[in-house]
Amino acid sequence: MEKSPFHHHYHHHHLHHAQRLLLRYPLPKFVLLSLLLVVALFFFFHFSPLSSPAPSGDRRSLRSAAWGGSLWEKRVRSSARVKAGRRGASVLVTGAAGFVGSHVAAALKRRGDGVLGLDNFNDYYEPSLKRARQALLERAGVFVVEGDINDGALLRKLFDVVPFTHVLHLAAQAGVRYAMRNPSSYVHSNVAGLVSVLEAAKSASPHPAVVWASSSSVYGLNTKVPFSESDRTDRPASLYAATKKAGEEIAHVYNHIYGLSITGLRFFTVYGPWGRPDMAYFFFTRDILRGKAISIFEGPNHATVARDFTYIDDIVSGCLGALDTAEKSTGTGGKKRGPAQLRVFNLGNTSPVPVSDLVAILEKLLKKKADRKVVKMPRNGDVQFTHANISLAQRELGYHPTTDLQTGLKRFVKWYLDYYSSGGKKSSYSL
Ligand SMILES: O=C(O)[C@H]1O[C@H](OP(=O)(O)OP(=O)(O)OC[C@H]2O[C@@H](n3ccc(=O)[nH]c3=O)[C@H](O)[C@@H]2O)[C@H](O)[C@@H](O)[C@@H]1O
Repeated sequence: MEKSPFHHHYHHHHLHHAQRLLLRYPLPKFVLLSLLLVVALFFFFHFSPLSSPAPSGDRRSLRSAAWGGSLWEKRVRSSARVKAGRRGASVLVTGAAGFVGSHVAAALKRRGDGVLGLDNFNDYYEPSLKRARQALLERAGVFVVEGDINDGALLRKLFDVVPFTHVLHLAAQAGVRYAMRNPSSYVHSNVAGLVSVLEAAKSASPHPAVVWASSSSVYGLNTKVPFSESDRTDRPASLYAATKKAGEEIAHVYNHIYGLSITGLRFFTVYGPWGRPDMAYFFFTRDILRGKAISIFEGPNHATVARDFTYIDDIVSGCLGALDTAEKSTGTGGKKRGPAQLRVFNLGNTSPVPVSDLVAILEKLLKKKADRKVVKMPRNGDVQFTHANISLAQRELGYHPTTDLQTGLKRFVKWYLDYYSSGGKKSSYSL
């Protein structure tokens, strides 16, 4: 609606009237003072680290945690300290209470590196499992700070307290099919969160080298197998895959502008003890034991759906290889000093297994028949098969996966029975 000249005039007139009133009757002193107090209180609560800002759009991350203080800083420092007499790395591991994060954090600590964990403990899957992993890490001397990667103030603080040599960025919204139900959580964690981590890394002095988790899903609808790093990745089949692909482009930008050394790892369906309950091998196990039907997807014309399942210990060795071969970032404090390393690697197993074979192995290990329902693969993000060419990682990272699905699932089932027989609280299995 257009404003009439009359309308404008009316407003103008009122403003003058108010100003005149204010001049004639100044506000009493106590009103002014209480106004000031309200403003001061607002600023205090809004910007105080005690109420870390709620990240937008994701209700699951709204819980805030207190951080800061000299005791807290002491814990951070001591967790990130390299073992005496060793020339190791000091690594910030995001997603440290997650499946891959907890395993790599434990492995780094075992060999004497300094490790600090960060995790927001969201409830995408049972937080008690994340707490159990955290408890194991704490026992091993790894402090996991509770906070969100989108909390820039927290990240700045961590880099202020510790001059991390590396960031292993594994915090993400995982899962291919869930992206249709909660799309914004993928943008929040995998795009905004990644940018937040890279911003913190490029503002730190010196810049750390960054290794982060991309995904086999970036190969999308490709049909040429095995998948090589040089293959096209512009046909994602899920929003999850699209956010991981976006991450790879974002990595290019930060490498180009700031000289950050960045390595992306395309994980292929990682499984094993302490795994993720949202993944098929995990909930198939649960459902078989409970006598609940499981859906086994098949492609058009009854084509098999297969995955290049990769065992967690092999992935851990790939992550360590990536960290150990990562060159230093060239810049410092946001300034580039020269070109820096930018890499991407497949971390797979190179032997795809049909989902129906996965179920057969589980049936044998659990000594129980599954109630199988074969269903057409819904068009909700899944691709028909994955198969990694790992020659690049073999050559550059010394990556040699050694665990076949049978062996890996045996260890998973052992852990599963042990963990859930204790009511899902503890397990004699270490990370
Ligand atoms: O490789 C990766 O990068 C991705 O691997 C997995 O994704 P996905 O391979 O789909 O793993 P699952 O969800 O465990 O599915 C495994 C297989 O079981 C099939 N499936 C899944 C669910 C189901 O009910 N029935 C079924 O047959 C899927 O189609 C798939 O072939 C992870 O969940 C992703 O987070 C990860 O990024």
